[in-house]
Amino acid sequence: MSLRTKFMLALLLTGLAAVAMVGGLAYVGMTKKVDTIRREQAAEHFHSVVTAYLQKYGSWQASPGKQGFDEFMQSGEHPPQLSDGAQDEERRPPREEGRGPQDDGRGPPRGEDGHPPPRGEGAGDRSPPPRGEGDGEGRRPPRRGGEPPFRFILADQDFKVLLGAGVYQHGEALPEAARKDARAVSVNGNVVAYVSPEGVITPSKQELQYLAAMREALWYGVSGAAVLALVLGFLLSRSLGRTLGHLTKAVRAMHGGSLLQRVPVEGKDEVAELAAAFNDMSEKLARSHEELHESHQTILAQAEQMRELSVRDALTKLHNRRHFDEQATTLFSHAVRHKRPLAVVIGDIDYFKKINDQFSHATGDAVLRQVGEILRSHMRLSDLVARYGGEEFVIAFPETELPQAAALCDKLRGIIESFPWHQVHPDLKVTMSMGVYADLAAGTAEAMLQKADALLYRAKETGRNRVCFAA
Ligand SMILES: Nc1nc2c(ncn2[C@@H]2O[C@H](COP(=O)(O)OP(=O)(O)OP(=O)(O)O)[C@@H](O)[C@H]2O)c(=O)[nH]1
Repeated sequence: MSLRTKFMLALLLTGLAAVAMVGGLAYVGMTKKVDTIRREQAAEHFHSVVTAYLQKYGSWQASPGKQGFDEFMQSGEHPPQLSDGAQDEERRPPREEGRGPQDDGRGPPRGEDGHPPPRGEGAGDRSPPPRGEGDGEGRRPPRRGGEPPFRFILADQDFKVLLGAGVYQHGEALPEAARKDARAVSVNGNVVAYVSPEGVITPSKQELQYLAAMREALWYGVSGAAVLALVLGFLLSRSLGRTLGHLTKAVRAMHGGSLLQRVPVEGKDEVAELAAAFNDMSEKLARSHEELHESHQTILAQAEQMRELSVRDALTKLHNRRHFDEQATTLFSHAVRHKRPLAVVIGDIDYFKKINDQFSHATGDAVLRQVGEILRSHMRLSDLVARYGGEEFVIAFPETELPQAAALCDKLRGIIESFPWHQVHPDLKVTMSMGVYADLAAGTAEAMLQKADALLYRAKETGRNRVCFAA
């Protein structure tokens, strides 16, 4: 599940839970409150009617009883009611046991449809069916088709039932449970009766309509909250998801090797802070990686330079003896394995000591550099040339038979001899003697070189400035 979906679901559930909790609590609280107010008002009214009635006669026993009470109720002699719907109901005369609900007392008992309802079937009558005399003098006739939601029991000062509200028989003792809620009716300071509510509070039709309207409003609230949560979730998750999407994409790109990434920084919240920090880190990481790479390259270059220096002769820039020995061994192995020709050469500048002595050591160095350059510039890439030490040079010609090697060496000898050395020094003359050997049967590159050295010796012995060779 994507982060966006989770976020929207979380908002949706939170919104629904909040509305359900607040709406539910409000619904239950209001229902209870309405019931309490109705009960209190009805109780207050019934109590005041009973008080007025008993004050008129002094006591129930002295009064005309239920009949008289009903008439008293109808006569309107009792104190005026406060002012609410329940009191309007109370002004209407009570109906007698078994008569069903009545209207305002001027017509016959009617049900909702205007016909007399059957016993115990009054519209909205959810109270227990009447079983004794009197149906509860506090029971109010229905208003617009509703049975009163509760009724009252009237008992004398000894809790003997006078009016049983259809629940208790006349004269029976009021149970302890009912006495608990009983309210005393006093006449001249003496308790002459008790009034006790009876039955479960049953909402009237109008109240049921109120409650239905509340439930409907609650559902509207829940639906509105759901839509709002979805819209908000969509909008918020879009902005949140966009930045996180950029970050995820950037991190993936970094994993792919592109360390320098930038994501848009929108707003000033934590996500924006995260994006800014990411940009900063990415930049630092890329920079340090770049620096690391550069220093790595520098180290590699230096290492290569050092390696190159270690295999090069400082004066002539040709390879040195160590490098030649290593490479010559490799070339020899390759030639043997592939049965390919290989020629090795040793060249030595003639009378070089004299050059040093006669023209200076610096001139000697210049001669060495120039001879090195002549040799290097006439080699193929596959050839190997090196300064072997002092005024000695060595060459390895892979893929070269003795005649070609000897001819090339003689050519080199001629080039050295004919070089305009007078440019270095007017009286300077330079020649080179060479020994060339090209028989792999010598066994090793070193052995071949020794053979070439012997031939060089012969060249020196036989007059110098010449090439001696042998297969
Ligand atoms: N200028 C200079 N001289 C060097 C260098 N290396 C060696 N030499 C000199 O080269 C000279 C070699 O002399 P020898 O070995 O007697 O050989 P040669 O004088 O060439 O005589 P032949 O080889 O018999 O012709 C020595 O005097 C070394 O000091 C160098 O790098 N620079």
